[in-house]
Amino acid sequence: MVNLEVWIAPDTNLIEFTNAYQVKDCGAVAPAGRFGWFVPLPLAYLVPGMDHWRIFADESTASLFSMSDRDFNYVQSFARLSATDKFYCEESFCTTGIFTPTHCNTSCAVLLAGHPDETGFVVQHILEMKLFVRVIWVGPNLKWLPDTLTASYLNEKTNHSLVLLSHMPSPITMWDNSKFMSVAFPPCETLQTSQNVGCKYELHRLVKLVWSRLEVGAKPAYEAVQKMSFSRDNYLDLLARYSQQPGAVEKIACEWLVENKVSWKPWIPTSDEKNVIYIGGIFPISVSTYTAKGIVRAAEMALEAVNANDTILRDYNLKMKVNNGECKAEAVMNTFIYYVLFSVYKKLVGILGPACSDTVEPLAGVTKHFRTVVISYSAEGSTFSDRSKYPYFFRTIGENTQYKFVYLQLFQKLGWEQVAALTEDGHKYTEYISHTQDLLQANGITFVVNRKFPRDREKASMSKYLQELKNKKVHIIIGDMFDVAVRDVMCQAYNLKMTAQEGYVWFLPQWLAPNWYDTDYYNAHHLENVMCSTTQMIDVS
Ligand SMILES: NCCCC(=O)O
Repeated sequence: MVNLEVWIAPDTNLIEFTNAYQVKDCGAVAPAGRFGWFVPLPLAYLVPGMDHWRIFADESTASLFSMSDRDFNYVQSFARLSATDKFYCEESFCTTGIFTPTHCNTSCAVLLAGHPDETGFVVQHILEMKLFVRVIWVGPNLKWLPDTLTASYLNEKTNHSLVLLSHMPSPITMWDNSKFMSVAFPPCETLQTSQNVGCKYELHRLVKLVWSRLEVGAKPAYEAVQKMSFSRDNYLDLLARYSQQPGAVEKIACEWLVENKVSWKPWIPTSDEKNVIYIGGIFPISVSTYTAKGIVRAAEMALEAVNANDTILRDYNLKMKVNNGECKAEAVMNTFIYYVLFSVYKKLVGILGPACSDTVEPLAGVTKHFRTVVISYSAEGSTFSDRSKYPYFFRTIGENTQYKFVYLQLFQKLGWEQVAALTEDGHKYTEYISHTQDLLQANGITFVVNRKFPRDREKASMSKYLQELKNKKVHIIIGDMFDVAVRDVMCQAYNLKMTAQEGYVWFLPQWLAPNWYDTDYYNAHHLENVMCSTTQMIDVS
């Protein structure tokens, strides 16, 4: 899924590669590198001009790099992996782990190499350039064999030199030329087989390639990979650590991270580079039976808290779209359609809202076909608790059917035996009153009347409903309705002397606007016509 170091030759068309394998180029991980043939410096004095490939095209000069039978047998003993008894080179061009061109005999140079999957290209190179070179692949032993052989050659004062094939940088060659002399090859554009061989000796980009879907599926990881890069010093440091502790990759990585915070801190994605996901907010902002602008601010604060907390959705940047649902079914549906058509709908994790029970039913019905979660913070109606009917609807507020148990216990505690309800017809919110009536009656409390008044009532008629309650001598009244109706009802209660001062108890919703009784304001600014002043309303409440 992620390869942090792919060597790209200068003649490689990376676009073809990235298209074919659905990967993306995330830039260079380190300064450029290349493959090369290297001669240990202590053995480089033997022949002037040893740093040129032509020395291997001539049988007599190439023989300077041949090995005695003893040395060759010694090297060959490291050409296979003892655990599997297989040669590091099992390719068709190898015999007992060694490639020997047909034009070669024992006086040919011996080129030490690591693994043929990295350096097998050299076979074609040797054949095409008719080099007098045999190759022996010694796997990981390449890290130490050249040093051992160099020491032995120097000790015995043999007239032989040594050559190895490796990439640079590597734990063997590093980037500096303090240990090895590099053999020069012709530039790749002059070689007919440059695609396969020649450009191997040119500078390669060391790039990071990632599966292209990572950008969407794990954007922070993608962004971190994009930013990740090692300076030349960083890289040499890592290689030096590896040379000292071969194979201890995790330990080396961990130690390096602990000691080099300054180098890797900038790789951490900023919140803007995280995956953005959206919540589609539907709020009662204005022109509504129920208005609560503060909910928007509360949701924004929750969002800020989530984004600031690395234990919740660490890799995501949560954003919210804010729209006004007006507590009207058509406005809520309109907003939902907007979200579905929204350009980043695929990143929409769900709907927050709506506020009012009357608008939930059509929305929850439709969203289940879109498999979109709807979470209301305020719709209390009991109808939506059927999980099979509304599998995608959830809420953070309790369903109001629970009120019936509270009413029962309260009335029993206070010894109240008769109660009435006055609610607005057609609201989903007030459906719980019927359940309350059943429970209270089953427990010996008389539900004197469950009166509903029509939404399009004439203003004057409200007194008719209150008069009925008064005539029936009921003093405990559950009045669950929205602000506009409450102002009208409580004004009539003032006129008919049905207030607390006259011994009446009204149960009104706790979510009414803080200034719900301010009739002077609503009459002046909202074209209402409640015939009580604010002062009189304060007396009522
Ligand atoms: N919580 C205020 C809105 C009530 C409702 O419609 O469920």
